[in-house]
Amino acid sequence: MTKTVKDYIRTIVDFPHEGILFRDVTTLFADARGFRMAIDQLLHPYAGQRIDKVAGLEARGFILGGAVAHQMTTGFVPIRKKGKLPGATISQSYTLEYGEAVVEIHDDALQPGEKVLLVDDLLATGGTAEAGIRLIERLGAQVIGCAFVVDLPDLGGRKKLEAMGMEVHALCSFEGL
Ligand SMILES: O=P(O)(O)OC[C@H]1O[C@H](OP(=O)(O)OP(=O)(O)O)[C@H](O)[C@@H]1O
Ligand SMILES: Nc1ncnc2[nH]cnc12
Repeated sequence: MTKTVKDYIRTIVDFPHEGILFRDVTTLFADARGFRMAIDQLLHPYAGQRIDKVAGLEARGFILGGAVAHQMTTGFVPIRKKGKLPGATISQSYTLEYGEAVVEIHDDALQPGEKVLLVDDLLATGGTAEAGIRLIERLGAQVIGCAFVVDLPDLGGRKKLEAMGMEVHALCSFEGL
């Protein structure tokens, strides 16, 4: 039977903490057919739409977003963890399971009115994606969609992003944490 994107994703039990089923996309990325299928499916809903830039969330969103941007012939903009970008940045904090984290974008990475596709490997609580959306919007650009390989619907990220008016596209989902 033909393998789907989901079939290429490996689950690691108890990583990084006991009780977590870690959905590992490195096995998808490592397979030529699987990786191409994932990139093709990520950009499929946006065919014919104007997209000026793809923004990727550190770290696995860089691998996917770079390939999507290349295929769409757009620029790529990284959204990084605090302290990694060399130029002038704006910052956005977000809530993690324990405590807070901060992501940043270069303050000249997007122009007002540009249409941006946000890409990451996985949507869990939606905290990381929400912070990315806020950064893009604070630069005056518009998020036209949020594309993920994996959705973990029980963690509520899709509901959170849809409540913000976002269009969410995920290639597969896993029940549970
Ligand atoms: O929806 P959320 O609850 O915010 O979780 C999703 C985020 O968590 C993972 O990244 P992680 O923070 O582990 O960073 P990494 O990619 O740098 O390892 C994943 O790649 C997403 O970016
Ligand atoms: N279960 C999970 N697998 C992989 N990345 C994650 N990020 C948050 N939850 C995750």
